[in-house]
Amino acid sequence: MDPNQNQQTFNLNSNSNPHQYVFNTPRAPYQGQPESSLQQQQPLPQFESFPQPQPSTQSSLHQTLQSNPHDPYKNKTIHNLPSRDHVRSFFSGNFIQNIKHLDMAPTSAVPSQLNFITGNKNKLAEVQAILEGVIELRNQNVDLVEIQGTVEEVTRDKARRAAEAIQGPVLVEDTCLCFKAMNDLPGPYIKWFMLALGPLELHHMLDGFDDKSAQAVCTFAYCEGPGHEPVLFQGRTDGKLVASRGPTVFGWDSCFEYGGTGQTYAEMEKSEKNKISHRGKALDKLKGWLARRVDV
Ligand SMILES: O=c1nc[nH]c2c1ncn2[C@H]1C[C@H](O)[C@@H](COP(=O)(O)OP(=O)(O)OP(=O)(O)O)O1
Ligand SMILES: [Mg+2]
Repeated sequence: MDPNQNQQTFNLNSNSNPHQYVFNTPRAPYQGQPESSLQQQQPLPQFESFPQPQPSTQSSLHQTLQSNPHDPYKNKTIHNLPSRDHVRSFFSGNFIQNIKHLDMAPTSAVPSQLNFITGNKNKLAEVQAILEGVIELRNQNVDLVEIQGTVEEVTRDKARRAAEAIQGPVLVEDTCLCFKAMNDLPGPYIKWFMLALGPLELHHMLDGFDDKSAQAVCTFAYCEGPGHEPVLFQGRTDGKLVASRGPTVFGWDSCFEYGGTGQTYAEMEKSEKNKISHRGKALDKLKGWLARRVDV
């Protein structure tokens, strides 16, 4: 195993504590990164050190992110955003058809232990809680490049890179936040807006728009190994972008008001969020698929 890679094993059949990741709430105005690397075992020092957002061009923001020594994404590349027409075509009906088309059996059974490749400990905790008892999940934090494209393309590419990196079967996930008033942007690029604005300022993105509707989209990809076509599973949850309410522990949870209850994700119990969330819905599909294929 690569000694530079951090590996942690979580036996989901044991009584593992889904609340083992405890974070300090960043001070206002936002001074932290939205997510920290799993390689950090201690409370998050980088919450103190991420530079204040400046009025900046995309390229100077990029430079700021690249030069932050604590930024887990600093080796990744930001490309120019796609055109509006290009974005519309990403989220057209073909998108779902492609996903259905891709949901076909891999050539061999899924192993009973699965490598979930993510650098986001909050994602990991949710996936761990939702898949408990279904499959034993291992986590590796591999610094994967994320390409520009549709969520489908980004997730599929992420899965291929992860399978190459660990030379074996992998599960990856990509999360989007889509604003109707912006024709579904920022979508897969939400991470960069979170880095620039933080949860306390994110809602200003829709200042000047009457329509605050937002959709959270989660896409998992399972890839059997290098050279294999990833299989995708997607969940979507409708809501609204609102001024932050509740703990600012996980990404934009405090800015996303779930349409069903009027609460932000951050105001909901974790177990309640997982029942209705974009991630919960995607994992329901993955669970059904795994149940038929897990190698016992
Ligand atoms: O349920 C969620 N509730 C609130 N915020 C969330 C959620 N899920 C992801 N997020 C944030 C994290 C990141 O700012 C962006 C997705 O970016 P995304 O590339 O998928 O995640 P990431 O880079 O943190 O981890 P990974 O190593 O799995 O790619 O939205
Ligand atoms: Mg990512």
